[in-house]
Amino acid sequence: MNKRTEAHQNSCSSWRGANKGAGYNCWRRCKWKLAGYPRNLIGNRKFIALFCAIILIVLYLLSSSLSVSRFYLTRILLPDLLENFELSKNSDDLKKPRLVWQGGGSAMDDITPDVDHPFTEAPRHKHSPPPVAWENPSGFVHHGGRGDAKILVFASKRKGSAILRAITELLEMIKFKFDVITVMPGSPMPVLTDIHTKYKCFILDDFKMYLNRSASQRKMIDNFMEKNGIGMIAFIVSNNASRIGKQEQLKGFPVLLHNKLNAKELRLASSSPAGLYRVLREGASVNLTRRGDHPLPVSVMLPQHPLLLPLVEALVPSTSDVDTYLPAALLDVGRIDGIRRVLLGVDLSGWLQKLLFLDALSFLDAGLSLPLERYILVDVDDIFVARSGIRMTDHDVKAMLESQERLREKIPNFTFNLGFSGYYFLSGNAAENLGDKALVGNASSFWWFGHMWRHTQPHKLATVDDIKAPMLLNRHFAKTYNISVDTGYSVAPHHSGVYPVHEPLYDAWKKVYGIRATSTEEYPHLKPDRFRRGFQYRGIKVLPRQMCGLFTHTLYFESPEHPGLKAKLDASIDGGELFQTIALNPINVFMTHMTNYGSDRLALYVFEGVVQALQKRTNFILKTEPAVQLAQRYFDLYPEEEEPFWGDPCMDKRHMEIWSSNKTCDELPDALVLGPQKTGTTALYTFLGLHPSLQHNLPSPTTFEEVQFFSGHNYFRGLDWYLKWFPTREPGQIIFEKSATYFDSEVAPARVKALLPNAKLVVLLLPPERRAYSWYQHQVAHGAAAALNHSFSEVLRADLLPYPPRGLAELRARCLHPGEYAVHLERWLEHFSPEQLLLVDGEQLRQAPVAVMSQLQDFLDVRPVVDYDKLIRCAGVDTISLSGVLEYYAPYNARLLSLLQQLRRTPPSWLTNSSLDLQPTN
Ligand SMILES: Nc1ncnc2c1ncn2[C@@H]1O[C@H](COP(=O)(O)OS(=O)(=O)O)[C@@H](OP(=O)(O)O)[C@H]1O
Repeated sequence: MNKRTEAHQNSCSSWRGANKGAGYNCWRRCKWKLAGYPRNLIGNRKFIALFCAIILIVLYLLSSSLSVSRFYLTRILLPDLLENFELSKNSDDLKKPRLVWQGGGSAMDDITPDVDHPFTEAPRHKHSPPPVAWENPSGFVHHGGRGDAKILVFASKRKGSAILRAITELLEMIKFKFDVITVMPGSPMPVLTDIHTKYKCFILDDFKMYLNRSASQRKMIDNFMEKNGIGMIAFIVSNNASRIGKQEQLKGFPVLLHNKLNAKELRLASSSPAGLYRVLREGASVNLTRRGDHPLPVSVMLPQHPLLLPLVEALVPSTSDVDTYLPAALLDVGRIDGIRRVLLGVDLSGWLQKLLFLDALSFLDAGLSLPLERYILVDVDDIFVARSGIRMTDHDVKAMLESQERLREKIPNFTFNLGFSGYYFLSGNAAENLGDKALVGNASSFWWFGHMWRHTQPHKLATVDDIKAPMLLNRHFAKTYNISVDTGYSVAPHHSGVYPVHEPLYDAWKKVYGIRATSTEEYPHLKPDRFRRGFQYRGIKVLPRQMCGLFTHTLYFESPEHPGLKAKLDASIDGGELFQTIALNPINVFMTHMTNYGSDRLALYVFEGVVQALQKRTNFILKTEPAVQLAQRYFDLYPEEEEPFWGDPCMDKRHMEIWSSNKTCDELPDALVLGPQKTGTTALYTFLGLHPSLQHNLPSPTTFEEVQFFSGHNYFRGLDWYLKWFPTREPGQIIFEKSATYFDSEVAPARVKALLPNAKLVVLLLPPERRAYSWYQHQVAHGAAAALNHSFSEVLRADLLPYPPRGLAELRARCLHPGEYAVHLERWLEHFSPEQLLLVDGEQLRQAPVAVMSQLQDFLDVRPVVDYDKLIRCAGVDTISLSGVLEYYAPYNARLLSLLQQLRRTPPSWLTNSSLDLQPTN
């Protein structure tokens, strides 16, 4: 293909705090209205509700020092009152006529905020780098998640808070895409517009930053949320705890807050209606002092409204020194003021809080729910490999089969997935050899996958044949012992060659075993594990693998090498790391080793234990599947992960070790000329190539001086393919690549960021109408039918045709689209800092190339500095006459000018100079 042709949400926002002295008056002034019901019914309901509310508030106030009364309120009175109201998670139900809570007067009129948290800042500009607190260091996942963001997180501190970090990390873990707005004290609330209607949920890291808004701002937010059906999750969390909590009436919201209390236990509210929780199982609780953990600081929220449902209760000390269960999380189903809210007085540190957060998302919008199914596949690697003394005996095999049967009662068809290296068969002691025989004798009771014959790391073998040979031996072994290895799945020792990709491994796998799925912990990096994901390459689906806390050397519950291992495993199983891994990942592939099934049989203890804990505390439906089906399920769930991202193996020590002994990243380019097409990029490539210290990529027989890796199908040829385009780097040399297709590519910026995060990027900005015409002429010269059959102005007007021919529409798009400079620049700036980007005036390149080359040498910091006056000569400048396209580009150019001003860059002369020679064209 020719290089030039590749395509490229009426709220009661004003209720006054009872504890400020004017509370009773306020309640008298509050009006209740049952929107949409007949008037007489409204009257009765209104009377009952008002009466109940007054009784409630009086009792609450009297009970401020009597925790027992509060207990009765939350545990007995509130639920009884609530029986009058149907509660449903069905979103249609939530739209039914509802109580509208209206306050009299303005909260802001006579109450001074006790905490100064006004909103202030406009939404973060799309291209400004995110605060470090939630920045993804890998560069692979931009704010995680699938599709367009449905969640908007409001951050109350510019640098982020601990709770903000916990929120964003959890969203990243469950792969929900989100945006963040920082809302600082002192400036107005960002204006919510149509673009915010895409959100289903607003998450506030500090509820008070919303409560302390002025009445008008809060009304604006409330109206927007109600109108657009947006729910709210809001945190009121203390950083530290004390025995005596601080009591506070929340401003404009019917909750009496007791802050900073030490909780000894969290449990799901016993008063909650049945079926309220989705993930959490009714009765779930967590004892926070059992293992000597620090007590958890919580905010107790005493609801002063019958329609605020306690979700979670915390066991906290009361003034009378009697520990009491009080609500630390509330659900507002939207029948108070039309806005659905979950208020959390707990952080996100433990399993119960995390799962409550999942349930909160589901309460607010069914589309924000993870599936309830949890798939678990347990690989048992290194079958036969372990040294004598720590292998499985025949008793261990029997125990494994029995454990498998018990697990099957909870996970239908649960089957251990065994990976073997036949070379080591019968290499143990007498009891262990009986174990080997028991394994092959029960082969049909397990799933199997072929490993390397002698557990060799494939990346140490240079060719496909080198890798095939040992694989074939293993396959032959499997045939001899009637082991079915046609499962289409395998793993590589130490993840070798899977990622970064060792091409011969993928070839050999396909040829010997017909591999269609594998798994690794290393993509894109081992840590942080919440960013682990899958990818597909050359027909093989690579699943992310999770960790279970067992390694080849963890053999006993207690040993000098691993003191306290049993306690650690118990913690992990009982709500800790392993429990949470499964709770937050719908599809789990765990790697264990043969040694974990011998000795103290830790693997059996761990998996039976975690399954039991999950069943006790959650409503998850536990399942299993063979790896290939699981891989299909994974990419059905996360289709956006199919395309790989290639990172620089040399930026990760682990990747260096499992990539390839004879490969280097030295040749990866330092700079890229991005385009766009027809702006003089070839001339610039040539000029740069004249410099003794600048080395460009090798030419291509098909795309000439361009590699076109990041923008198109070449990307799927892999990193090795890309590296072949670069000569060996001489000392002091700077290597650059030029592909004019990169600039307007939607995918290129993220891909370049993953592989070349520090690259310097050069963009040529020619008047866009000139670029468009040049592209048209180029297509004429190449005999493109649409260009030959239509004049330039006909091409430009093609959008006016009712049914423009495909070729014509495509030509128009390729003429016009790349010249929408601001759009494309903004995309690059989402991934790269402005300092990495040089914007060259394309007109200046034509008229004063020497000056441009000085600018480039400076930007690239290349030595020696060459006097290009001696190397190139300006051969005269052509002028062309265009105006038909000016109108089209006017808004884009205005956006570009504004962007350049924000970046404090001098705009190209053509952008500010209206005296260009522009005449009407045909
Ligand atoms: N020295 C110098 N400085 C600036 N511009 C120059 C220079 N030399 C050539 N050109 C003009 O660049 C146009 C081709 O641009 P590209 O090389 O980017 O085209 S491509 O995308 O690589 O096909 C092409 O424009 P058109 O003549 O309008 O086609 C070239 O004339």
